[in-house]
Amino acid sequence: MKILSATQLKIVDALTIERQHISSIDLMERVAKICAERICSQYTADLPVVVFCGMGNNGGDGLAIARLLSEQNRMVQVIVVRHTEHFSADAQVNFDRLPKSLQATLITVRSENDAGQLHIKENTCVIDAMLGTGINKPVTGILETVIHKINSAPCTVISIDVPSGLMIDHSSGELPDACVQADLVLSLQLPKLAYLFPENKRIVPHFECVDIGLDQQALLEQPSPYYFAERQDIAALLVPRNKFSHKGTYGHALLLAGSSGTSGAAVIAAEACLRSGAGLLTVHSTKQTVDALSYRLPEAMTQTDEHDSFITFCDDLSSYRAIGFGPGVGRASETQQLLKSVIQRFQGRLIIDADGLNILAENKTWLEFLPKDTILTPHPKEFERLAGPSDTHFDRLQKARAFATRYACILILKDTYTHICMPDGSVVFNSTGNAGLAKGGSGDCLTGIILGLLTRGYPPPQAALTGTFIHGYTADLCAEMMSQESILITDVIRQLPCAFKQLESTNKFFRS
Ligand SMILES: NC(=O)C1=CN([C@@H]2O[C@H](COP(=O)(O)OP(=O)(O)OC[C@H]3O[C@@H](n4cnc5c(N)ncnc54)[C@H](O)[C@@H]3O)[C@@H](O)[C@H]2O)[C@@H](O)CC1
Ligand SMILES: Nc1ncnc2c1ncn2[C@@H]1O[C@H](COP(=O)(O)OP(=O)(O)O)[C@@H](O)[C@H]1O
Ligand SMILES: [K+]
Repeated sequence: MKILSATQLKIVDALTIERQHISSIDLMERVAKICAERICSQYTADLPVVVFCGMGNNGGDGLAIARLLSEQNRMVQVIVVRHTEHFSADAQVNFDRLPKSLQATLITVRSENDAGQLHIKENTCVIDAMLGTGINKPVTGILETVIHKINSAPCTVISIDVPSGLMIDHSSGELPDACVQADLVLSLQLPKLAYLFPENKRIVPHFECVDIGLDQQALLEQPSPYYFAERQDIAALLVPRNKFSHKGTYGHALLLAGSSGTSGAAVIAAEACLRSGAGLLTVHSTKQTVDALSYRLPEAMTQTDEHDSFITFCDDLSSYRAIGFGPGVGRASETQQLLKSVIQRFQGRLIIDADGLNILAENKTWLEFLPKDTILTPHPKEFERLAGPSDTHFDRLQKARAFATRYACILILKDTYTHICMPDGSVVFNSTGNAGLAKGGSGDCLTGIILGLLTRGYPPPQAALTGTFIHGYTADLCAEMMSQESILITDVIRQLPCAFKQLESTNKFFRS
């Protein structure tokens, strides 16, 4: 699904009203109904709800939600924060529609003094509907005071569409002073760019996109470089194995990985590769790694390097469809020369990770010679070594986009919402994965999965998207069965078959 800006969302809103022949007040009612249902499904009826409403359409959503919740016999109180003189037209209609019972208990915050006197009781559910996508400057004044009150109250906070105070199209680099810290954000239709930046994790720890039925064609028409990967998009990329195939059909992978003390990285990447569809895998590594592999993964073929501690040379590359370079290789000068020679000699599909990236960072001129659509998988520190520091995550994202375009490569910038930056400047944010992956070896596993998919025949963009999604999806399957604390990357690899199976089940080509 696309990620659109506040301005674009306004346009889609207007086009939906025009094309669906629906009035804006009825669209607001639709939004409110969906949000009220979601709130009712999350919280039991005995939890009191306090709805903070602003003066714009976000406030209008809040006023309608309050009415609908009270119709469900929920204990509801409405607080209107008068940060402007007049309600928007639709908010005014919903204000007038408030039932008498809600009007009787309504609190209006008109001044700093009113705001200072607010008291939010323990164990309430606060619905934050003060500001949405219409925010046009940092929040000050009575809104700021109310926001501080909400943030310091021991209550649960659900923000409608946007945590009030947050600018959705870019990141500030630091937490905005006045911004609601939500427990859950019900994001209308689409995610917002700002939700995907780590610096906003306290403001948006969780968001859910609620489908409010905006016009699909209008959504398609809005140009955007940003996408959010959804399960059905990725499942549709999967290709079944051919009944009349043989191992040669699915290609031969070469993994250049491991050095003294880091054999595990090679073993992890190798196993993940073979569990992601490659027909054949050869691992070229040190003797110690080769010994470990022969024991752990008899399916892999091996070549032992002349050097005992690191890899230095690999003869013929012509029979490989894809090469993975980097997990645990170290940075010895001979290993650096090996990467140089791979870049010079190999014209197939290439993925470079870990120390491979650090070697590139020390030899930036080699970047110009990467085979087209080479996949690079840096974590933030590795990316900083490659492209320099960034002030904010938004800046880092723009740097990553420019990098992918300049070197015609696919840059997978690993993070909670991993950014997959394509050479054409587009970015897909991955939606899967959890903190159980925040452990050594997770990146090696990702490299192995993508290497397997490249070898299997997926074009690099598809391999990057599918591999990143499945890596996180498999970790999410593990997290359903075990604590994130205890997940080992070998657990993730063992669940890969189930993850593929689940994703295949929603792809029509696997069902026929
Ligand atoms: N996207 C959609 O299709 C839909 C959006 N709706 C709602 O409409 C919202 C957007 O509504 P609006 O455009 O009216 O915008 P908001 O409700 O976010 O607020 C706009 C008002 O706040 C004022 N304002 C902006 N920044 C301020 C600040 N820092 N301090 C004080 N006042 C400030 C503006 O001058 C304006 O009066 C969405 O977030 C969503 O909740 C739904 O009602 C209908 C469908
Ligand atoms: N909190 C998290 N949520 C989702 N994914 C995570 C989280 N922490 C780590 N990951 C994922 O785990 C992987 C870690 O990669 P990396 O740092 O290279 O690990 P290593 O070098 O130890 O193998 C990345 O794919 C990253 O996106
Ligand atoms: K809000």
